[in-house]
Amino acid sequence: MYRIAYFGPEGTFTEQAARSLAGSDTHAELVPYETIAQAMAAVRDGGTSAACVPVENSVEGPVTATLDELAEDEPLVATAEALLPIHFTVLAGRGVRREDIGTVASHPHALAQVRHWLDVNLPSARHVATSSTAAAALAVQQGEYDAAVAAPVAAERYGLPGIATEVADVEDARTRFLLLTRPGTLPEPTGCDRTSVVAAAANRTGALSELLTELAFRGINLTRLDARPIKGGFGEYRFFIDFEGHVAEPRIGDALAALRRRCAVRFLGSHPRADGVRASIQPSAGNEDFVSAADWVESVRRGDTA
Ligand SMILES: O=C(O)C(=O)Cc1ccccc1
Repeated sequence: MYRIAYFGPEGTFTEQAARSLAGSDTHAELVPYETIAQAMAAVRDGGTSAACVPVENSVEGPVTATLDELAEDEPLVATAEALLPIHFTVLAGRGVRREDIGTVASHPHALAQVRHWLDVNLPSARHVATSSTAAAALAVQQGEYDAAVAAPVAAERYGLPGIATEVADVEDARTRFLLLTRPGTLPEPTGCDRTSVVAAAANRTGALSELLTELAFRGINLTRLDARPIKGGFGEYRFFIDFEGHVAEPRIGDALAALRRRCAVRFLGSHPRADGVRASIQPSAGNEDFVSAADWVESVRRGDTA
């Protein structure tokens, strides 16, 4: 049985992402965990084979709990990703009239994505942050809060009436989720891949730009850059860098080696992009260019050519 931990409880968007990533694997068992850290710990301690967690959304940006957990403890790598369109259902407690709603609960990223709707439709309700959208639905079911902003599936899962559906301030909001495993066999390159690293750039002028220049210099397109403070090191940051390409490619391997020469780098995975965007390769920066250039250097070293 292939067990996949996911950021729960049941009824979260992450559960939906885990189901889509598990696909037709009927042997996959999905196991909910209350926090992102617990879901990732389940993989690290061998309780599950993988974990599905949210990593960024198009409105609020990075899910910082995921980034911070990826940088700490035993390494985990992303082997797949899912990209879900996100719209919410506003659930009310049984018997709670709309005009009596005094509290509305949800994950902070959810509250942020419906802030305008809440201001217009539930202007006097107090917003309460919960660990996840489904945790908010559970709390409403238990009578702790009057309403929750949740995933559409939570209405049926928690038996709560929806007072509004298809709620989203930004029409095409999307959230990206990762399937994380312990380091092992990499997915095959597809030409439409993403590689992720976290780098502890030196705390000096130009350190980050030098890392980014190593990528730009090789014609490698960034897809994400986030800075996260290093706990305890005030003013010191880790940089989460995603870019097009797969570590198996000579051009990407060359770039990763260059980053690694400059600072401590943790590889966070190479995997197919859910959006299917093909890597844009600059002239003279293709894999065959790196291979033929390396071949030429070897022939010079053998004295075969100059
Ligand atoms: O809380 C959930 O349902 C999650 O899976 C995290 C989340 C929260 C808000 C938008 C997308 C994902």
